Amino acid sequence: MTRTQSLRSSVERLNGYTLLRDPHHNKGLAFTERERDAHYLHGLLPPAVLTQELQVRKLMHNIRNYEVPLNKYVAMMELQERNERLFYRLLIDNVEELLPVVYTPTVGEACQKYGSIFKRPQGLYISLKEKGKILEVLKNWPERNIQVIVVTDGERILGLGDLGCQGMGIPVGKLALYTALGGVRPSACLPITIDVGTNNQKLLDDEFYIGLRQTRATGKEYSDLLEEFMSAVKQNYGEKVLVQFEDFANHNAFELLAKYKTSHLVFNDDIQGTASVVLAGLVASLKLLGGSLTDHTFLFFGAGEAGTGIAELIALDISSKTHIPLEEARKKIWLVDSKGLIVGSRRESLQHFKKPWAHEHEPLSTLLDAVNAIKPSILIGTSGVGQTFTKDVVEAMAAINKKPLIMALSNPTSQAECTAEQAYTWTEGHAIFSSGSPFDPYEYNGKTFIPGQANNAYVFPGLGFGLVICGAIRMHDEMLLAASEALANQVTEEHCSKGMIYPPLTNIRKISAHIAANVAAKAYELVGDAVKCMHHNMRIGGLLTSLKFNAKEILKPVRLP
Ligand SMILES: O=C([O-])CC(=O)C(=O)O
Ligand SMILES: [Mg+2]
Repeated sequence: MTRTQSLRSSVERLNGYTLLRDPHHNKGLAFTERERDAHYLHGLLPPAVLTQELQVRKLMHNIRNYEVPLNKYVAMMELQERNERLFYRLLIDNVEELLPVVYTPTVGEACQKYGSIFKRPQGLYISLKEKGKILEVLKNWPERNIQVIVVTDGERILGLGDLGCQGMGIPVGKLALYTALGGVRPSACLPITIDVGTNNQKLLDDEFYIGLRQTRATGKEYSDLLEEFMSAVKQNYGEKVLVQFEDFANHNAFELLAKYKTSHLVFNDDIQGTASVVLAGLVASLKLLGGSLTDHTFLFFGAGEAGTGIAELIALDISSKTHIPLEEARKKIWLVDSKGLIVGSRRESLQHFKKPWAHEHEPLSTLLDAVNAIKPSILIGTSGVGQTFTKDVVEAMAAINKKPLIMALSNPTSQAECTAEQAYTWTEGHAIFSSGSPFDPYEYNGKTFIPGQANNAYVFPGLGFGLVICGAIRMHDEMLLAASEALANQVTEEHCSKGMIYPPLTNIRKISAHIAANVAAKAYELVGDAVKCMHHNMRIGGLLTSLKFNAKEILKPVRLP
């Protein structure tokens, strides 16, 4: 018997007590009388039969009764481990309320305390101890048909720094959104944490720490382990498995993406997913600000993965729409890092991913000086450091612009560059504000402002789903632009009139379907282009005409022959 057959027959045999303890199939009190007959469940459940709707109401009531967000998180994780379909029903039906529980900001706190709340492993741990055996470790995972892997090495968890092996909360949370927001089957999702040690001394000293008790492996030892991992993934799951890199530290994030983007289907959510979402918000904001992106000047605070990733996608978009060279487009975009404005005189000492942003200007050491000198219309925080958009900085933005666009993207909420309240009050209600972690609507002078959540969660589930259903084997920047365009198209005049530059998250599944459709259509277009070049366009031409996507059709998986 093959492994798949034996797994299938073990599912078929699930009955009685075992069935109730299998989170993928357990329905708890929602098992009907017929199901209770067929699966030997009588007596194992109390007599009442509840509808799933009633179960949702009960669970939401329980969760709302917890005041501490971490308790809500634990309750949700326990539900996921007990009754998966109810967990997703809850999340899908209450996305605005539960996203902050299973995702940022609460997931950040959960990772910080993962050692003490850890009950059952929810993903695969690959540590230096598994060196040479990674393929075998992958085979220990019970599911074979994996479509999406989210992997972290825990070195830069949100804006919270190195959380080592406890970063597992992030891939688990991201993949929950792949299902709830994007529609990927839960069994096709695999969360992975690569443990090469941690430089977080507090964790190393913590008796409950769950990871390797050593400082981080670097250099060849690190890259060899990742190389073994990436080839094992391809060998075990094929070319079409999507690997999403998440919360790696800058140096590794850029290197891994550059190294594997030509041989694997990979994308880095922090560099590329965030960029796609932010670009969508910027394009949508033009409905409020007028003009086109070329008419704006952008200033970033933070020049790491998110900052340089967003900056590059903006430049790419400007360049592709206006046909000005990329180098020219970049000149509208300025970045400030911990040493001040990135300028030509610093070029030699800059890390390679910052070099394209070293424009000619006198050196300036503070963000406030940079705002006053560059006079940006758009200020974007990607520093990972909270409260860095001070009152002076925000007031300077308001003095320069009628409607300053301010994005405080760092996560979780504690690391946001400023709060929604600060942005609105310091600009006397003139700011258009978005943040990475959610803020409640804020009332100022009798008007309610709704802050947007410029978080990559708007894009990665739809982008990933799009890549998976069209059978793509490589990710291209054009697909990021396609995802971004689809998201921006979901922002209506009505949203804009409320100051919103993102559509409400309530409609996220529909939004994801549009994104997936646009990404898949772009993938086919690119394949079409490539094949045309090789004079084989007949077969692909037929495919293209058969793929007049709409949001409903895209939910049915489509396969390239
Ligand atoms: O997880 C989030 O909320 C967004 C993200 O990727 C990060 O901050 O690293
Ligand atoms: Mg991230």
